[in-house]
Amino acid sequence: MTDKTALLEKKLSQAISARKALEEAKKTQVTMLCDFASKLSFGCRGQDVALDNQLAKFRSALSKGVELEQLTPVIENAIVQLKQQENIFESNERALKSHIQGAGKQLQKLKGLPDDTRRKLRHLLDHELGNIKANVDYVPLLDKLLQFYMQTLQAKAAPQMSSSSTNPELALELLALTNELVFEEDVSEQIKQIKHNLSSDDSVDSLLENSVNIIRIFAKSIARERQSAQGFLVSLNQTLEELHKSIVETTNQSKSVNQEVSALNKRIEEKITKLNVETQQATSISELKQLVDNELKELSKDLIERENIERKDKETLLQSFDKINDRINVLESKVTNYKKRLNEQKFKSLLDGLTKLPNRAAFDDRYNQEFHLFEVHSNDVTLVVIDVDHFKSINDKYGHSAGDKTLQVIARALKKSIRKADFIARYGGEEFVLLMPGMPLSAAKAPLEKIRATVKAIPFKFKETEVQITISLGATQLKAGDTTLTAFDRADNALYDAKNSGRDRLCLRE
Ligand SMILES: Nc1nc2c(ncn2[C@@H]2O[C@H](COP(=O)(O)OP(=O)(O)OP(=O)(O)O)[C@@H](O)[C@H]2O)c(=O)[nH]1
Repeated sequence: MTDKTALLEKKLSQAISARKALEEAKKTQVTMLCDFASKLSFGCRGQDVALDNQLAKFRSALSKGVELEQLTPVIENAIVQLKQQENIFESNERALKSHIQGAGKQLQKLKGLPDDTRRKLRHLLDHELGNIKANVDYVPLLDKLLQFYMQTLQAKAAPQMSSSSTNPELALELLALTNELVFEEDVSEQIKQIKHNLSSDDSVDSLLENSVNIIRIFAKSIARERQSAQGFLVSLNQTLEELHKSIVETTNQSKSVNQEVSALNKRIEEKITKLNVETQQATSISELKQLVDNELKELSKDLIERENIERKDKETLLQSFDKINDRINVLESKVTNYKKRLNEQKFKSLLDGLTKLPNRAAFDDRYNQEFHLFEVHSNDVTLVVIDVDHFKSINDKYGHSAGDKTLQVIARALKKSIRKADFIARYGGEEFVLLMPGMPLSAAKAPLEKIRATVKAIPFKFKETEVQITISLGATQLKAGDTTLTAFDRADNALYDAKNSGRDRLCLRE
């Protein structure tokens, strides 16, 4: 009997440690899943507002340490959201197709177009644009480009036009449109060349040539962008669906195993109670021995069965977690790559990371372009250098992050205060530059004073202290004989005047 009891004890302790190991494995896998899910939801931020909200719920559910079962509805909603995203993509495609068809019909109606031009446009509409699938943001821009092209064609087809006729308004319009577009870095040289052509040659022929080239480059980058965004969403969707399935399977399986185990536990308990009652009633040692022997054999069988059930449960669980693991690894690297690409895109679009204004490189590009236009057309262009006063003391007194926040708020205020035609950039540190095409210096004074007053009126509050922040501005106008450097130096000297005469003011240099 001692041997039997020892065996029983051993089986019991084995069963307990198997259960513990199983629970540990489950816990580790759930933690890993939660960790991945929050990374994933951060990775997808910014794709779409509704999807963002869904994933934020997912993150919050995970951070509260919920059971797998409770995640199911959250994942289901995220899947619905992703499906809607795909539907949006599809409806964008339909919209773009109908715009292209519209342009095709317009082309048929257009009379007096040279054959070669007509062929070129047909090819663009049927082949180059026919195959692209656009993202929602690009449809209006592409549409504008198409309309522009049709407008230029109409101008060309007009009976009084000769091949050397010029149209400066259309050239400026196309240049402004091109400035709105973001291109991949590998085509930046081509785009630079096109912008250069547009600012120096406004013949209708050159306009047609340049607009076709822009549409081609733009169409290619949309196709690339969309392929990668759509691919990412589809694979995210698939993986979420697979995760969902695995979680439901795992949860269902755990439920049925739990039911089996508790039925077995109940049987074991009943047997022990029965054994207890019977041993009380036994009248002889041999009867007692026989009783205990028989019951122990039964109990032992039950325990072995329980151990088997739990071992099988553990194996199945581990297998399904392995499956989830593999999917997670693949997707994690996809999310990382996608984020990297988006960041690169941001870099390529020449935006300043902190203020989201164009950065210095973007300014240089635009400044050169405006300068070139000025040389050709002698139009009025005002150049302004803006600097935050005593900015160092904000960092020193309230910390660097208060300084960062200040720059963001000022950048937003500046952006809101300027005209659509103006161009503002963060030049570096606490310095901004503003280009105002079509604006003589004398007329710029009033709007610049207004900008100064707007920034001064922003109610900054740091560490419970209200702080007034001011800016100094130096402005000049491009003039004949200038180089980009001499004009910039003049604006900088005007800023120096403003700083030296007490700050919080605008100084002009003719
Ligand atoms: N928080 C923060 N500080 C920056 C950033 N870029 C530059 N700065 C700080 O801006 C400060 C500029 O200081 P200064 O050039 O001495 O000029 P100022 O204190 O603004 O004084 P005045 O221009 O003479 O009115 C420096 O302390 C820089 O460290 C940034 O991105 N974030």
